[in-house]
Amino acid sequence: MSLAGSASATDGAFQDIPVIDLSCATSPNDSERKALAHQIRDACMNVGFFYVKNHGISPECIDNVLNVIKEYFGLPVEEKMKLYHGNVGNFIGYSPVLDGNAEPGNSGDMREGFSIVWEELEPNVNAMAGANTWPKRPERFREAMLTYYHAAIAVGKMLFPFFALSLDLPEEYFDDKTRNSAARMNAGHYQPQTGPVDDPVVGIGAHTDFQCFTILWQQPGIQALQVLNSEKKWIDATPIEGMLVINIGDQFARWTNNVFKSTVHRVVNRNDVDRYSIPLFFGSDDDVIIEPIATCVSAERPARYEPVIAGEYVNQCLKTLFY
Ligand SMILES: O=C(O)CCC(=O)C(=O)O
Ligand SMILES: [Fe+2]
Repeated sequence: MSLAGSASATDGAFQDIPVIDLSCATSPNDSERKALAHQIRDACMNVGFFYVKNHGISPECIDNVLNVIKEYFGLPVEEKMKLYHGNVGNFIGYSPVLDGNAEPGNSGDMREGFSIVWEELEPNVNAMAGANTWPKRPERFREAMLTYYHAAIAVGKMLFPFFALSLDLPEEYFDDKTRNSAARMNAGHYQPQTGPVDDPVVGIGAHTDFQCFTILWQQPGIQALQVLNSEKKWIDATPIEGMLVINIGDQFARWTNNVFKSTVHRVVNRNDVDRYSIPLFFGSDDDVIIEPIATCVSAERPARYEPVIAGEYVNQCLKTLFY
């Protein structure tokens, strides 16, 4: 069946989130790579979320970033507000609790975050100055954040060829569209929250992500992320030690004419402990025009989206989130 045809046959009534093993992602064996692409296609068409194991990010890298973000978010709010993203610009820097509001009608997200974009770890005199801004403490914040950032970028770069294969496209299809890695990382801290789940203030209200896909590290042992299936049932995306969560975002939904699902999710930290997570939103280069690709369009499944310029689209979405 064509991609467009099989996409129309999916019902999205998933009850759990699949686990995909990336250990053969670097295999030279074509049939192993195709088998992996098939698993990814199924997950993207039916759920829009999957866990990955054997992703290559070391536990040490994760421990280091977790330690610095815990310390950073523990600083007084006045100190953190010195790098408020509204003053820094370009949605980079600190966002306090209730600053963002992902779900229209809610009163704000019970979450604080710190956002960065691409920057080389070793400053290069020839490179353009990074747009990022860094707090004075903790001392190793920049190093640990950027080390994790680049490790997660490597996971994203590893995944793009499999997304292409799973869309019946050549493996290198996305290469010239993702040269500059328009990838934004947002370390987040959620305070413990008690009370009814449908309070107008939750960790992050129901939303979809904007970019192609998100690579999410979430703190083990704390259930808070939930994913909405087509029966309007919230399915827990329980953290699994050693694994990352990958979810499809709106850029990919547009590009694939909804063959890949950008699935609604939310975070509710109804636990008596603080929770930390690190999503990295991986988009295409800013100047890429995103419009439904031919393998995802058919007579029965005409294009559902107008073309958009990737960078402008993401910027518009970020404005809606914060203002
Ligand atoms: O913290 C999480 O688990 C998910 C965060 C999220 O959905 C987002 O930042 O878009
Ligand atoms: Fe999200």
